[in-house]
Amino acid sequence: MAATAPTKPSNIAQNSFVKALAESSTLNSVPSQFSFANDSKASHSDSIPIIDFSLLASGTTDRRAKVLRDLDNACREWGFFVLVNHGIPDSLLKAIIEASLEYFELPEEDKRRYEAKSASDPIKSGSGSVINTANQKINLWRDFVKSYVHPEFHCPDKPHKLRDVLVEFSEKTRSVARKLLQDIGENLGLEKGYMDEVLKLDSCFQLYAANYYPPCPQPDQAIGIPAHTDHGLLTFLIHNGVAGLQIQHNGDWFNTNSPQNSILVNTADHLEIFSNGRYKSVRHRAVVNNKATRISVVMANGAAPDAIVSPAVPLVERDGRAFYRPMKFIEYVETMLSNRFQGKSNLDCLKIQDDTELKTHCSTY
Ligand SMILES: O=C(O)CCC(=O)C(=O)O
Ligand SMILES: [Fe+2]
Repeated sequence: MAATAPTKPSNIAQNSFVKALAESSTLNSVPSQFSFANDSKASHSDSIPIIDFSLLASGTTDRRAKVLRDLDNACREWGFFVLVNHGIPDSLLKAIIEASLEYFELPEEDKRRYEAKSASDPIKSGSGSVINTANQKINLWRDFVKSYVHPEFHCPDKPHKLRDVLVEFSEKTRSVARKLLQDIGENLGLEKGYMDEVLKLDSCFQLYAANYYPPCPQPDQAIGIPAHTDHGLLTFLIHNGVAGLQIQHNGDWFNTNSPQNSILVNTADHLEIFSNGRYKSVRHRAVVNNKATRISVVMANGAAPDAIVSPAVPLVERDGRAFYRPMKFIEYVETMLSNRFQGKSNLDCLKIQDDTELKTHCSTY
């Protein structure tokens, strides 16, 4: 990750929310503690895959077979696709974006209640920072709230409407994710039910996250979220119509634009591990703009918290070896949320290159 060193020491409180800073009338440049050498250029691609969920669920045999192939290609080549006709009502998508916006508009003291004290806190809120190559902290141009919503449901108390909307959004996205994972299991040549059983998907972990990116006076001097991959199997993302998500494909960056009411889906670290590297976890980032506030709502869909995720045994048999080491799902998530490995991703730590690497690399596991 390319980041410049801040030129002045930080004079912003550790966990200030960026919203308040962005709203201050005197702000016309990015404070140095946000300064991130940002080459956020990206191109447009006409070939970002679109998957019609309704055809997977009830298309004719031929049409379903074609969409299954498209889904396999999307996971293999891009790690990303736009899901249309998913059956989640437009009104619910709108409601979760609105309720998330209301959360960010709460007084600061309501949001500060959820400042994370430990990685295992089920609700967390703040702005976030990353450590650059010069070992300096760079603040991100975004506020967030994250909450574990399955198998145990947690939700901030305010705004009051968030709870009901989030319960429904969690149920509906979970059911779409389960169906997609069944199809992915079929594409991987696994027996029906194999994935559900070993990843214990009845108790699958779901994390709701909402991101608030206020307008930024110098969008090329700051970053919403730098390039990263996600924990979990499949990440779902919707937004308020303001662009900002970029994905990496064959080394180049692409802007994503999505038809209204579609869901952007990306394959995440645990699908890469489980598929023994057939499906790569896609790198993506969120860039900011100087015109409009952007809100994204993310639902990370994973294995059960206590499931030990490793490459699927039938795939390891086919490949002759496992390319990743096993790790308990929730431990992986919480390691990632606490940024224990600054500069090195969790996924890299689980990759097995060869026998020597296995003995010397990331020996803490
Ligand atoms: O807001 C976005 O477009 C990206 C969000 C994201 O990547 C994340 O929350 O992990
Ligand atoms: Fe992400």
